[in-house]
Amino acid sequence: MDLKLLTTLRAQNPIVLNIANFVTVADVANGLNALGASPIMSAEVQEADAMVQIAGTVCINLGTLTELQINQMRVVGKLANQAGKPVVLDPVAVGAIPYRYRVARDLLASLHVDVIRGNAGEIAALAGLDWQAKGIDAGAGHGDLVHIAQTCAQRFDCCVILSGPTDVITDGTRIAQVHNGTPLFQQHVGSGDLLSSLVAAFLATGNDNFEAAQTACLVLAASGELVAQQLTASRPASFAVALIDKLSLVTPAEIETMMKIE
Ligand SMILES: Nc1ncnc2c1ncn2[C@@H]1O[C@H](COP(=O)(O)OP(=O)(O)OP(=O)(O)O)[C@@H](O)[C@H]1O
Ligand SMILES: Cc1ncsc1CCO
Ligand SMILES: [Mg+2]
Repeated sequence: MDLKLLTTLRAQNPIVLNIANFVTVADVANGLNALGASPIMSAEVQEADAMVQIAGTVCINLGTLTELQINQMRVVGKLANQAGKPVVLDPVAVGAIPYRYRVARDLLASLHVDVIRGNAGEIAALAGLDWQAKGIDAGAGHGDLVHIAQTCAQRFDCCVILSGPTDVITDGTRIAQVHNGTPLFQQHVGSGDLLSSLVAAFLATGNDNFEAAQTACLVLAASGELVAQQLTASRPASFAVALIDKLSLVTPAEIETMMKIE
């Protein structure tokens, strides 16, 4: 974890290309912008080449996929691989919907993904391990989250973030856990989508993927925790608004005093 990456990111203002879902697209764009990145969303394969050229990194979110979009994801992912631009995959609901699982496996077979970010239900499915996922949510399962994340990372030769009350980050060998956060994240749909795109923003700093992924998890979880401490009414909508404000204000020094990372 390296909080200097937050300062680097803000100085760099990297363009993050998102194939987003239509539920949370505006939250993701505003969250990226608030943090200090420059979001761009695209749904058209004809512009894939130009988009990848201007982008620093790419985030592919399976949230509301269509056949047309899956083709765009494959083209954008391959172009990003060729150009050496890091790719993040958010495998929304692959633990609950077999079609999505097959799409994710096909994408992972045809392109290299640098970071997969999902909840326990999604990462367990990709790891080939048993879990009871529920729609877009992690659902109910039992298992060693570190083992699940590591199995997934080794299977796809990439970095994995298994998010939840504790975020587990691993490159298959190294392991970090971020204990910061607030249950309010779960009450606002799209917290995970935002995390995936913030990971892409941190990857643009050119740092080691494992370090960048950890730093992204810490910055979001700590920002949410700070907001939760200050809210008079702990409600999901006020949390979401205050979180975007906090992402624009939070400093490395502030996070350093409260980080719970191992
Ligand atoms: N109970 C909790 N306590 C603290 N932090 C949490 C909790 N649940 C989730 N988080 C945080 O919320 C963020 C999103 O993670 P989560 O696992 O909920 O994603 P997700 O299930 O993909 O969400 P969504 O589908 O709504 O986008 C992470 O930063 C994580 O640390
Ligand atoms: C609710 C929902 N449905 C598909 S994507 C999405 C947003 C969370 O990823
Ligand atoms: Mg999600």
